[in-house]
Amino acid sequence: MAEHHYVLTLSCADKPGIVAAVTTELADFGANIAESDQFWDRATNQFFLRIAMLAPEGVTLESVQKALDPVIARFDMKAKLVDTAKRPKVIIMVSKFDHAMLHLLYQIRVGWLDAEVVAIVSNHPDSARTADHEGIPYHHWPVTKGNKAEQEDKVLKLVKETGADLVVLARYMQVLSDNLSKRLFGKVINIHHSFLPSFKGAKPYHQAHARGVKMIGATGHYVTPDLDEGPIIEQDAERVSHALSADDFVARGRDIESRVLARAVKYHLENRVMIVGNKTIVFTP
Ligand SMILES: Nc1nc2c(c(=O)[nH]1)N[C@@H](CN(C=O)c1ccc(C(=O)N[C@@H](CCC(=O)O)C(=O)O)cc1)CN2
Repeated sequence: MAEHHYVLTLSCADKPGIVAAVTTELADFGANIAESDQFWDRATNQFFLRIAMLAPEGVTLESVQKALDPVIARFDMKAKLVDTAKRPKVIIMVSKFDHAMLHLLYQIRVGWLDAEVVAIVSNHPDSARTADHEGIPYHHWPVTKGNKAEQEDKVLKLVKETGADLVVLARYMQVLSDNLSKRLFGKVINIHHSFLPSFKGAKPYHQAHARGVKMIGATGHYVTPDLDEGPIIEQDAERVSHALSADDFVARGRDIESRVLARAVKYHLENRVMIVGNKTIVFTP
């Protein structure tokens, strides 16, 4: 029997009975809870819940939504219910360095990341061959001060036309305008090649090397108008020593960036991330 895999995420003011009310409705459908994670933010008295469920054949997403609506109204919840059978669509944006993009494509090929890349956009021609090899439409849109708005309109149009759920900046080295980053807030994830908040900007490894750090890292975050300031989803770091050059940092950083971005994208696409102000709650597996 073909079960349905649905994921419910919700938040509301905390009070007794929230979980009981939700799970009672799910039990009435014979839905089996595969994963359940919750967080009570005592400082704000906000409650956050993620439930991944298996619903019997014939139990539609709409019927579960309809059954939950009274509970959502009773507790004044912000809630989202998704069917994981609907494969998310992703646009990858890249400049010259393609390591993080290639790792994403590999993780999709081996099934670790469930997504469909509907387009690759770049301000350089360098990744055209990769796109051709993968059978993915490639858009070479160079960006200058004079044509930035025009090129960004093309990105918005592409998101609309492809129905993309997510835009991934896989070392895309152009600052998105306030307009674009606001319009797509929560739908654009960037990999920054430092352990934020340290070393923001275009050349973080050289900044880190000049500072004499003993750890380097990478940060996956949602994009906001403020450069490298968006809500952080995932980070990782590795030890380095005085014996390494800035170029060694760049080389060591490629692996860190690639795994951090892939994890950040996976958590987002599996509805494990909830944005709260300028921070996130991430219900990792
Ligand atoms: N609105 C935002 N746009 C982008 C963000 C972001 O956080 N908010 N992150 C960047 C990625 N990035 C660091 O992770 C980054 C990219 C580019 C630059 C930069 O100074 N670029 C120069 C041009 C550089 C070039 O042409 O090679 C510039 O745009 O003037 C800094 C940080 C992606 N976009």
